[in-house]
Parts: sequence; structure tokens; C-alpha cells
Amino acid sequence: MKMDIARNLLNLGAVKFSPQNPFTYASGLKGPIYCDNRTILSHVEFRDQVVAAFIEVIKQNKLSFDQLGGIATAGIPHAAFVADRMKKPMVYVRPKAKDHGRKNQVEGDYKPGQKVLLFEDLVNQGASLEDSMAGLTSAELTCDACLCVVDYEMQSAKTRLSELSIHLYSLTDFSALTSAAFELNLINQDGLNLLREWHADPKAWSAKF
Ligand SMILES: O=P(O)(O)OC[C@H]1O[C@H](OP(=O)(O)OP(=O)(O)O)[C@H](O)[C@@H]1O
Ligand SMILES: O=C(O)c1cc(=O)[nH]c(=O)[nH]1
Repeated sequence: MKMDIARNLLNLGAVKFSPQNPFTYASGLKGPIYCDNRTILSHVEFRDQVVAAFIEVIKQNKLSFDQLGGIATAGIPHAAFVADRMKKPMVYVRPKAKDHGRKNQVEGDYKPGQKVLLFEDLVNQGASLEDSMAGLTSAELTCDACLCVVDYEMQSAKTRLSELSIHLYSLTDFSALTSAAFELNLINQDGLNLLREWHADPKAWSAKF
């Protein structure tokens, strides 16, 4: 499944490589790859495949939850499509609480003690997931798992998630994306080496720019 989803993302043009003029990420770090999972929403066949793959992961791993939870913004549509297909309730989590209205960070109708299964589009450093966990905890909700389309398999995110006792399930990851990109001749051996160098130490790589 991971290679198939990776090939489809690459064939859609959702993944861009720009080592000379790197992307700036949500964390502020710079890096040579950007995967725009938001483009999945515009491609109905692939979007259906992604929804089906998420549901397969939930069923195969017998994941239990009271509500599905989308992480704002890019995780929300995935949670919404799956919630609709499975006929399950859903909430979404803002990066921080609103400072007006009901001042919520978690939006929806929920009760203290309920368990949320989170959806994120991509996990890089894991900060967005950590912020969402803090929001769930403040709202007296629990969570022990998150589903994402792409996991960059960063050591910093692994450490963070293990401290938060969150199990991450991904439809594809850095390893599959780079293997598929090489296989499809979108990157050559030098490109692959550069991506691996970035992945081994993203902070040191970013500091060069
Ligand atoms: O694991 P992290 O290092 O936190 O990075 C991943 C996050 O960054 C992106 O969100 P972005 O801030 O671009 O906002 P969006 O979801 O509203 O597009 C992405 O959608 C993840 O939420
Ligand atoms: O870290 C990020 O902000 C990030 C990386 C990436 O490849 N795609 C994305 O949407 N966000």
C-alpha cells in the first residue's frame, strides 16, 4: 500500500523537490521536499483510495474511538470523508484555542472522557500533532493514535509521539516516497543521497540556508 500511495502522490504532482531553493516548513525549518496532500481533495478517484486505505487501517488494527478528529486545517477533510463513509461522529482541533466565541480549541459536540482518533495529512516534526494533543487533553478528551497520509519518519517526531504515547499509522512515508520517486526517474542517485542527508539531520541541513 505505501508504495502505491507514494506513486499516486508523485504522479499527481503533489510532491515537489527543490534542493537549491528549499521549502520553509510549519516548524520554520527548511527542507528539499514538499508534499502537498491538499491536492488529493481535487482528485476524486485517488481521494476515494485514500479514504478506503484509512478505513482499512482502522479495521485491520481494530482502532477504537468515540469520535474521529481532524487536525486543522489539512487533516480536517480526511477525518470528514472517513467519518462520513463510516457514519461516525467527528470533531476538529485548532492549533490553539480561539480567543473569541466559545474559546474552543476542539470544535464539535463531545463529552469529557471520550476517545478521539486523530487525522493529520502529514507528520514532519510532529509539533502540530503535539499541539492537538494538548488541545484534546485540555478538553478532557483522550487519544492514543493518529492516522496520516504521509509520515516523514523523523527521529524528532518519533521521540515526541512516544513521549505522548501516540501510535502513528501512515498510508505512506519518506522511505516509500523517495524509493518511488527514484523508481519513476523523478530523482537520480544524487537527489536520493541529498534527501537522505536532509532526513538524517534536518536541523543541520536547514542551517545551511
Ligand atoms: O509535523 P509538523 O512539523 O508540525 O508539520 C506538519 C504540519 O504542517 C502542515 O500544516 P500547516 O501548518 O502548513 O497548515 P495547514 O494544515 O493549515 O495547511 C501539515 O498540514 C501538518 O499539519
Ligand atoms: O512541515 C511542513 O510544514 C510540511 C511539509 C510538507 O511536505 N508538506 C506540508 O504540507 N507541510
